[in-house]
Amino acid sequence: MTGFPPLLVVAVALVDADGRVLVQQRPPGKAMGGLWEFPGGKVEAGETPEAALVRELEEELGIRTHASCLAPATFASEPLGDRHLLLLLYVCRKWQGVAEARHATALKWVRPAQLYALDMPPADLPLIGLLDALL
Ligand SMILES: Nc1nc2c([nH]c(=O)n2[C@H]2C[C@H](O)[C@@H](COP(=O)(O)OP(=O)(O)OP(=O)(O)O)O2)c(=O)[nH]1
Repeated sequence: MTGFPPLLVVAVALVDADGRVLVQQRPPGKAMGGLWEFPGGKVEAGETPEAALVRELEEELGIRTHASCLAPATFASEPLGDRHLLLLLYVCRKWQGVAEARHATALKWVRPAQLYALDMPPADLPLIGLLDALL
């Protein structure tokens, strides 16, 4: 059956002391290469969504945080190829370390209102308005 089981992906709006949000650019050659996305990735079998996000942040950015620092914000539900994507978006304001692009082509810190002008995956577009209002 199309869309089942859904592809469960967790992502996070890391918010710095100035209220800016971190986005990372997907490498060329990957699906949706060149688009800007929130850090995160697929939830693996046996993982909680929060544990997956803590793991992805360490792997992708070299920063450390804790499940208790991840506040659920909103989600997206979108077709993605032959799957159906459920993207859980968290907000995080507390972490240790300085984010560096270990997997992404580039990182940038942007004001929520600047997200509208970025090329982002289709699932992310409905998330921007909420972040803009929330942050
Ligand atoms: N991290 C992240 N992924 C997103 C966003 N929006 C969106 O559609 N996605 C999609 C892209 C991917 O299909 C999936 C995330 O999985 P992933 O980053 O672990 O996997 P990937 O496709 O980049 O690469 P791979 O690890 O499977 O090789 O969710 C977003 O804002 N952040």
